[in-house]
Amino acid sequence: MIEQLKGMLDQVREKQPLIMNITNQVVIQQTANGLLALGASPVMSSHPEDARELAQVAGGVLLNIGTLQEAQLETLLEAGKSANKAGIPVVLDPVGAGATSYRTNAVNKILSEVKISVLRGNGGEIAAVTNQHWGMKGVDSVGQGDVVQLAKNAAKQLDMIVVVTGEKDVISSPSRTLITENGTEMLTRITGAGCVLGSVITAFLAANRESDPIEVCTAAASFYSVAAEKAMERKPKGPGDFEFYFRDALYELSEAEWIKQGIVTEGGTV
Ligand SMILES: Nc1ncnc2c1ncn2[C@@H]1O[C@H](COP(=O)(O)OP(=O)(O)OP(=O)(O)O)[C@@H](O)[C@H]1O
Ligand SMILES: Cc1ncsc1CCO
Repeated sequence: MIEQLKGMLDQVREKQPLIMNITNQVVIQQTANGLLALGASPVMSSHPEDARELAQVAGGVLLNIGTLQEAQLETLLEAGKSANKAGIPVVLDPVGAGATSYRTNAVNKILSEVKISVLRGNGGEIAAVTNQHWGMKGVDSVGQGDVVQLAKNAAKQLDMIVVVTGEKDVISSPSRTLITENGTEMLTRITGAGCVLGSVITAFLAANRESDPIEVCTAAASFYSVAAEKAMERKPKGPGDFEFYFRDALYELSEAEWIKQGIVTEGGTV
């Protein structure tokens, strides 16, 4: 199946889309560095007027609620609405949804006022947003269960593409599901691996507007997981080395090498 995704990485590197990120304080730098390594162009914003204007010139917008403050919710909403007007993709990362009702309520408000293209979260976060049974410990997912069914239910309920990350990434639309099987447990030992993936998905969407969005999200998740495997091949001593090698891999990994190593399967219809 992965052959169908060929060309999507090169599109990102050719078009170098401008990605506006309203993200959390923990991962701002990792996100900007990850996007630059990939070949996209990052800009961060934290003021409603600034975000509204930037969304008119960006190729895609990433909304992440990881360290939400009251004033930031307005920025997220303004950015999302402005992106909707401009007709560009909006990716929402509901970091820590379910850990507190403050976070869950903020996500629900964004979902009710902004047309979201893709929701990206770990199992616990996606379950919380869609009232399914799972477990959360702070911003980490600790649930165990049928992640494919979780993603399918969420996509159907929200009528959008949902990317549930974890040992496997499950990418589901209301009518189709794809699964990526690559990656490494070491990704859970660095902060923001999921948050940066949200921005990488936004960059792939911005650069591949003519392609099927579920396949574009799958390409982003698959490329990212194979890049992590490439970092492990360099035998990092721990998370510190790994983070550097991973950034190198986002920069170095070619379309051909990614397609050769990537494992993507169909998860059946919903
Ligand atoms: N056990 C695992 N084995 C392989 N890959 C994993 C594993 N757990 C997570 N990943 C990968 O790590 C990346 C981040 O996914 P994860 O579900 O950990 O996000 P997250 O919990 O939202 O992260 P964060 O909140 O730190 O940004 C994804 O690319 C996912 O495929
Ligand atoms: C650790 C942490 N806390 C809030 S956001 C964040 C980054 C990973 O989600």
